[in-house]
Amino acid sequence: MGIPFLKGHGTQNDFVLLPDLYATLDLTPARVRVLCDRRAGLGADGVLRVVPSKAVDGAEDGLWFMDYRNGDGSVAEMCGNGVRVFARYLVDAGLVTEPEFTIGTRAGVRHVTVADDITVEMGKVSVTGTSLATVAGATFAGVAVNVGNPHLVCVVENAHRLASLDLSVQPWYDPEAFPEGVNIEFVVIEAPDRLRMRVHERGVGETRSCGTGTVAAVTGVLFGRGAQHGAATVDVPGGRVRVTVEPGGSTLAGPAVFTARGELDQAWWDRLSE
Ligand SMILES: N[C@@H](CCC[C@H](N)C(=O)O)C(=O)O
Repeated sequence: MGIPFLKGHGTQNDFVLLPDLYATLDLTPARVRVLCDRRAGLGADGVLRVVPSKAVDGAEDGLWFMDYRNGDGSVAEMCGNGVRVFARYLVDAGLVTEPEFTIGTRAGVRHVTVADDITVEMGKVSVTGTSLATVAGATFAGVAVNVGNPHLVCVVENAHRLASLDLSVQPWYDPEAFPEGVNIEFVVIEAPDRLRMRVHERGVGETRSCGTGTVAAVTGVLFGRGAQHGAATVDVPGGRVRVTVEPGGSTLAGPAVFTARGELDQAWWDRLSE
């Protein structure tokens, strides 16, 4: 008997989900890196471990906790696309029985509503300053936004310029402004309520979507207009999500899809700890 897994995505930000209902898995950074490797493992942007919150220091008791890891093995506070996939799993597996419930994350408890799409209350989002990012010698001014995890939102002049950015290498950012690293969003304002975005994620590289990044993008664009509340759709390479931002909180709505389920080979998994 191997280790059960599911593979899923939210707007093509893809994850290996590991149901670890008794908190017995030893999920080391090395195992995460190989699992996420698209040749040596299953391939994904990150891993979602489903674990009871009582197994996690400091987490509110009585919840299912999303233990999220980036593909490079690092831990992150929050994942907006991942939490939708996580919520879909809890419903499909019968681990929750109502369509509305809460999930523990390192950024705090998140309330979700599961229907065809899944809506997540993403908590309070704050603008923390301004900074710069550089891509292939071109420097962009950005707004720093905290969505539980750190983001830098840079507005780009048009869709052609956005498409031309080489995000295959880490954009430069100021390490003094972001000592823990940063997710960097490049955004085109296509209409007052419609953005287009690409992202370079901390701990992963360019991904086809970043849920917390879309919330940061809408917040950063509103900040540029002197506004604190608003709503927008955000088109990413992997699809479309909807974001609302209010001074007291924000929401993210979008799809969550499973593509496969099976078992990891136990002998392969055991060897990864060597
Ligand atoms: N893809 C995620 C964000 C995952 C964490 C991020 N890479 C970080 O290190 O903060 C999302 O959908 O929000």
